[in-house]
Amino acid sequence: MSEVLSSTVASIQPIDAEAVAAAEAAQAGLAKPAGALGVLETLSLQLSGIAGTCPPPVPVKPAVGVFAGDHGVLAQGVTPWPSDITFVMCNVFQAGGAGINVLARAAGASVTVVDMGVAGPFTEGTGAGATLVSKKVRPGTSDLAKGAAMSRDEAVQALEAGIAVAQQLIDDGADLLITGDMGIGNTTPSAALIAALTGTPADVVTGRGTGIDDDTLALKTSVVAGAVERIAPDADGVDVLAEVGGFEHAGIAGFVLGAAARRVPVILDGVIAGSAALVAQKIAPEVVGYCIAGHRSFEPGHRIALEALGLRPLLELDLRLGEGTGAALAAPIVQASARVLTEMATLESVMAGGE
Ligand SMILES: Cc1cc2ncn([C@H]3O[C@H](COP(=O)(O)O)[C@@H](O)[C@H]3O)c2cc1C
Ligand SMILES: O=C(O)c1cccnc1
Repeated sequence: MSEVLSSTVASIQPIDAEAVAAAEAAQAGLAKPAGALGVLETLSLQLSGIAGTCPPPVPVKPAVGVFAGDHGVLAQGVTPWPSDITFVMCNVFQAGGAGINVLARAAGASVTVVDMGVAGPFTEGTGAGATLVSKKVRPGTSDLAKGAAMSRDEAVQALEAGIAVAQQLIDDGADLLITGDMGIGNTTPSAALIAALTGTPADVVTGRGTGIDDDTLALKTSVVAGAVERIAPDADGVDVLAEVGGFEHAGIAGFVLGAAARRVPVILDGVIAGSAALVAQKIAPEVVGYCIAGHRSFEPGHRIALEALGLRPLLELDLRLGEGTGAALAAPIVQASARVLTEMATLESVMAGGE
């Protein structure tokens, strides 16, 4: 493991148990029946533990990182879409017309698109909808049906790029990170990562992605099963990522590790983020304390990933777009949970006729 990755992993601490206990006590004293704000209460405990203080600061500057990459496994016919769409969508993100632009605007979040390995001629710059930055490792992974998707060095480079993006956004004032992805074909490596890291059969975790017929689903499932078979039982997180992952998965895993190292909460999007979070968990188990599952997508592997992470999704709306859309939708819920601890009157003051 190289220096940036190992020092980032070393600085990830468990969330602060004392701050969690203080938030639990504070919640118990608010002007409501115990537990009446449900998951908002548990979220506020988590935010307190992440910040190491109660009440936690209310996140005011959410930032979406959309990690983009292309996939050699398209040669197998696992998706009906051509890889050009990855590049085309990155330009749409920059112009502001994509699903994530709309939902990020609704959440007051900035959008940064990171080229991790897009095949097209990606250029850096800022548009009306997003800032594009290049961390290109290579213009697309190798075909994971035939061998490792990337080398171990490339996987580390991509993880470190994700860490750098998280650090830069936090240095620029972001206090709530949101994961996003763009990469035609990326539900195939996502399924493979989930199968490999949870020990679940390929046919349980492989789904229809952007929408494929039964024959293509059978082919995709066999590609996933074959790739997972190559993974040695003692493989570490970087090995698994290199064998069957994608450059955007690596970027997201690094982004999550980078957020945790700086004690900033990170909202995970759909199945791509779920599979990347499993990689991050394998590398640094405490990282999960900093993760919030924004939603559960329609893709079957996402349920398995969230169960293995022990995360309960905030929303379940049958979304299956990716880009960070479901995570951005959940950002106001995360902000609201911190506001409750900060702004709600106590039962004691209400009973005394105050506030
Ligand atoms: C126009 C378009 C916009 C998208 N935005 C996100 N995805 C999502 O779908 C792709 C994964 O599905 P599969 O593995 O089936 O190819 C990824 O690019 C993901 O980000 C899109 C897909 C399309 C076609
Ligand atoms: O779970 C997701 O976010 C997802 C599902 C299908 C295609 N793209 C993304």
